[in-house]
Amino acid sequence: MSTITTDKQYGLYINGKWEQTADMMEVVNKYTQEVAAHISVAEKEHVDAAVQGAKEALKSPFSPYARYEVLMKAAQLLVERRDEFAQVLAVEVGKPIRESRGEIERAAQTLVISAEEAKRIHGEGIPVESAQGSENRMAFTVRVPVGVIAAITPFNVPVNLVCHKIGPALAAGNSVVLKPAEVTPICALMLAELLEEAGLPKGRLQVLTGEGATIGEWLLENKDVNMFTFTGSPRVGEYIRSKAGLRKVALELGNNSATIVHKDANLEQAAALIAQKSFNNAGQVCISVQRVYVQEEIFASFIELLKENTEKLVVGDPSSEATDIGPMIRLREAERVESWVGEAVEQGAVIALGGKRDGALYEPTILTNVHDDMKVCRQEVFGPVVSVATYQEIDEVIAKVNDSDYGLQAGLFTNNLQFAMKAAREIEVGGLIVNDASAYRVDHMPYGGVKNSGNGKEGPKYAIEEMTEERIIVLNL
Ligand SMILES: NC(=O)c1ccc[n+]([C@@H]2O[C@H](COP(=O)([O-])OP(=O)(O)OC[C@H]3O[C@@H](n4cnc5c(N)ncnc54)[C@H](O)[C@@H]3O)[C@@H](O)[C@H]2O)c1
Ligand SMILES: O=C[C@H](O)CS(=O)(=O)O
Repeated sequence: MSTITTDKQYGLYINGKWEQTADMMEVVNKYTQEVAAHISVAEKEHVDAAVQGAKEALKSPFSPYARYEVLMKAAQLLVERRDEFAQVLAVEVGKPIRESRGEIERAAQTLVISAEEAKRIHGEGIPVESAQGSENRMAFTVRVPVGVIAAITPFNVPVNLVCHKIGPALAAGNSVVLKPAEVTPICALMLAELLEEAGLPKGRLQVLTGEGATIGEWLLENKDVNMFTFTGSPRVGEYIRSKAGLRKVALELGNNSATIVHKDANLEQAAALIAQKSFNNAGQVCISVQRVYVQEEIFASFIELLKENTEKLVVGDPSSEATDIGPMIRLREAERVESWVGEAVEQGAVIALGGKRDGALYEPTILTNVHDDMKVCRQEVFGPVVSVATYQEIDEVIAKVNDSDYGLQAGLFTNNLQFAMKAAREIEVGGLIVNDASAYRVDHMPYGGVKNSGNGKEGPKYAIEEMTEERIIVLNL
């Protein structure tokens, strides 16, 4: 099995073989900035070979029960190797080791849920006989795999989000060509090794590493790819949709998640959960709390509690058990966050806590006196910065939450059932989390956004619907 403690050279995974290229790319340790590994850089011929192999693999039978067995075995192997995978995450993402272990445990669950779903894919009876002239007919639907799925994944959750693509795709009987993020590709390659060991038939999974834009372009040009499933930035997502033509596209994109704290809420609970869920993975989580709206009369007490909870967070080496917040993915991302905070302060924002950068480490930062048109509110920060503003009326705060290009998830702390149900109807998001912050997800729930946050749902059951076609069979009896 792989290890990242030495500078290992990784190949591409094409048709069940590891193929190292002459051109290699560095993967760095995000905390020390030392080179941790080298990955192969795929050329067009590799992309075409991978797609061709994925297409060929569809011709060999892979029954639902066999898919179940492979995915269950892969989940078991992942649990056994949790610590090894977590150490790699701490190196290649800079994710704190405790949080990294949590991601591996969730990823194993995602594989288990996908395995279970492999046995439940079904169509339905359609009462065609109720149409005049069709009295002698019967009909039912079946769900068939879409074929070859290109899965393109982001840097921030590189094991679980890969499992959210390959788990359901394989469970539904497809082949997958995976292109993981170039800055965090190692765990994806380790997952391919693990799936091979679990008995995945040759060709069902191909892994291509290298530059996202070039590999993405070659995948888009290849008409044997039947579907694109993408998680990442709205800019790239929109590009993929514009080039995919009539093929299926599922997009899981960004957000500037809001969480409301109403005056009747449990303030201690709200402050503790918001402190935790604004800064996980240094804020590089798509549902990370970014905008907090607090009802005016409780603002002062809430800010004190939020500061108290946030001050306890330890920033530093992700391999240390004590660390809560590691480095951002790149120095330039930490510099961008620093400049957005600086710009907000020039526009009148106040730094209530944090606001300092040390290399790629950025302190957990709380801003007050913000307005909705500052970059830190309007755009996706994707860093450890939370902005807290006030509101008076329920209609006003719902309008503020909805005044966003995004709509992935939102949080609402209240004990007012009427408010909760009004928010459920009126807040424009894929998911509303009541009495928790926006960043709540378990892996079997439907998950996905509206507006610029994307379309299509993840969660294995829902992803399988996207990754299969419904076919109707009509019997003339
Ligand atoms: N909604 C969700 O479930 C979810 C989950 C995690 C991250 N995200 C979003 O992802 C973003 C951060 O991730 P990122 O920086 O890795 O995103 P990104 O869009 O820069 O990269 C994502 C993937 O796309 C590839 N890519 C880059 N250019 C491409 C192109 N032209 N064609 C095809 N592929 C291309 C990259 O190599 C990478 O594998 C944030 O916006 C975040 O909100 C969303
Ligand atoms: O970054 C966004 C992720 O989808 C959130 S989670 O890791 O799946 O909870």
